[in-house]
Amino acid sequence: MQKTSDINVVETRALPSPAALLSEIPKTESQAEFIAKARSEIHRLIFTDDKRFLLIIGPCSIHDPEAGRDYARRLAALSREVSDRIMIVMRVYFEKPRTTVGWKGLVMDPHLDGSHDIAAGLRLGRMFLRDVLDLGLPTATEFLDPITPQYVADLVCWGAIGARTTESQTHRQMASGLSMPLGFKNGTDGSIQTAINAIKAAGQPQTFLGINLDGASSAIVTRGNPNCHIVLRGGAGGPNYSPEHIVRTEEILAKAGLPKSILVDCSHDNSAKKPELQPDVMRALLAQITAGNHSIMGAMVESNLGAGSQPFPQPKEKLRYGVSITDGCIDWTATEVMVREIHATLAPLFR
Ligand SMILES: O=C[C@H](O)[C@H](O)COP(=O)(O)O
Ligand SMILES: C=C(OP(=O)(O)O)C(=O)O
Repeated sequence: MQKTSDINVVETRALPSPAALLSEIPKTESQAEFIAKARSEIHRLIFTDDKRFLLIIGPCSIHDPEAGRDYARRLAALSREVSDRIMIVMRVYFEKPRTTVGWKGLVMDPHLDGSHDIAAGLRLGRMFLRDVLDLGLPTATEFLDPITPQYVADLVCWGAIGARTTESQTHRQMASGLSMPLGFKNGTDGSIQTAINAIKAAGQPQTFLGINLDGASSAIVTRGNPNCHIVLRGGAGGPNYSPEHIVRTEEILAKAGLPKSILVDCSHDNSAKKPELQPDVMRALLAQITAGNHSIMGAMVESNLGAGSQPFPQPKEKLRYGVSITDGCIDWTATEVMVREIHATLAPLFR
């Protein structure tokens, strides 16, 4: 018979079921309690008058788990120092959406060599998330592939849907079933409405195709996730964190009947993809907050051990330790300075 399917498929590799991976790399009772507590604390910071600042910070992507652990240990110590005014959540990003093509993250290509050993990537991802939680740091990640959450979402405290997928029905449906607070980025074109529509869709019950814990194709029926909010990340027209942009976003949220809760991504188009500008963006946000703004409840920053980024692909042995292979980041020294500055600047609000 004439072949009519799989004409462009080279190979189909079976993966362990989510249940198998969860039992191979289980979470402990204390991790489960920590995750539940962190999620409800994040919820409080986003949706109530809690004055503490939510800071989602860490590498653009984790490509070297050892350097990632080194970063997490330093962040955990810094987090303890400032926890009275700042809740620090570590960016643990394993799935990278690409504008065209490129390395798609540790889950998709953990050996950094194009072998795409997804089973190893999922294992490494789960182990890394557990290590971060054990340091007392809540975890944040972007959910990109709609199958991945079954393998890792139980270890994630805050989730993001990225600018490239906020408009996608698949991602809005997936978000409607996720258990943690979740931020939708504005579109890459700068559209706020795309994120508003996403928050509304994800808040509703949905039924969609997915896999169950045994890996069987299933209709997933959700309740809707009421804990979704907007993340402003700038867009094709430039940054969108100025007081005028914030007021405009507050108006759009109010018109849509949504809480005025805004998280600002200091990176991406808010810093013209120049990582060293992120502290300036942060200062501009702090100025708005100390002047009385109540809608900006937190920020996101891309930070790593070393500054900037390095070209990839290149031989693994030649990679510089602790330097991003995706978007550029601020280095550890700049990170410490910035976090202490946030802490000091917010002091008057806590008197
Ligand atoms: O944050 C990450 C990047 O901005 C995003 O994955 C797109 O990257 P790319 O434009 O280099 O593909
Ligand atoms: C990909 C990211 O951001 P955005 O979706 O805003 O481009 C990110 O935060 O890693």
